[in-house]
Amino acid sequence: MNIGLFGYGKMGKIIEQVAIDRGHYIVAKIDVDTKEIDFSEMDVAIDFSTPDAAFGNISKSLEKGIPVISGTTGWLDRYDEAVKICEKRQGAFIYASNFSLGVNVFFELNAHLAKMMGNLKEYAVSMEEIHHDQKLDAPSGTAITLAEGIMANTDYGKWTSGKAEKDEIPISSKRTGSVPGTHIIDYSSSVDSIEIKHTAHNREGFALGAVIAAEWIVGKTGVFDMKDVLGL
Ligand SMILES: NC(=O)C1=CN([C@@H]2O[C@H](COP(=O)(O)OP(=O)(O)OC[C@H]3O[C@@H](n4cnc5c(N)ncnc54)[C@H](O)[C@@H]3O)[C@@H](O)[C@H]2O)C=CC1
Ligand SMILES: O=C(O)C1=N[C@H](C(=O)O)C[C@H](O)C1
Repeated sequence: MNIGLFGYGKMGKIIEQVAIDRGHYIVAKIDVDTKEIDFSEMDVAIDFSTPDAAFGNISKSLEKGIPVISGTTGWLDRYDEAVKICEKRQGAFIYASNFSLGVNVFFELNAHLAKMMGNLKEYAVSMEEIHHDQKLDAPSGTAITLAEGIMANTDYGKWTSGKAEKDEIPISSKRTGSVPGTHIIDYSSSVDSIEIKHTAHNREGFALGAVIAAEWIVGKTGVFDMKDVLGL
């Protein structure tokens, strides 16, 4: 498979290594200073760029008929537009806030726990996410997906990074050192607490998931997510 990498930073470089190890070819590396993009050899585009750049990379690729995998976070105000372009061009597109197998299992665990905790009004939920100090967006895309999973299964209606009202899920974001990504969900009452936690030890799980998604999407039409890829 011939892959075009959009964003050749921390993730782009690891994805290159994982893709080559799985027998694929990197036919383009597009970064902030790329003047012209050659789509002619690409079977699939993988975008791990920046919140400002992601929509442009995704829409250009879809317009050229190239299936797109995007892991960039912090651009989702334009997600519906990207879906429309994909549908209009009969293309193929996956966005996931987190491509790792472990976090996708954690998403399921989070939804299941929220279903059980939804009626237990003595417990209040809160979330903490910890990442490296170069991260541009907060809260993390993964934290937002986790909050959406809680909202879908409880009476919580919103999440907030500030002081939470009764029906809001407070998310606290910490930026320190080179932490690849840690997410903690806590349900606390006056008598006890229940906590679930996912810790990424490095970025390889994200990269492997993105390459597996790219292998899966080639030849398909539609807008998908990691549940489709992993059959969860
Ligand atoms: N969904 C997931 O599983 C994961 C998502 N991420 C997300 O992926 C994104 C990238 O993360 P990192 O590689 O750690 O960041 P990074 O800062 O190391 O790399 C981003 C790269 O994008 C480049 N870039 C800027 N403008 C561009 C443009 N117009 N076109 C192409 N490239 C451009 C930057 O120059 C930089 O090299 C972030 O949004 C991060 O939150 C990161 C890890 C896992
Ligand atoms: O920027 C990162 O590094 C990460 N970003 C994603 C997010 O915002 O959730 C996924 C992972 O946590 C690493």
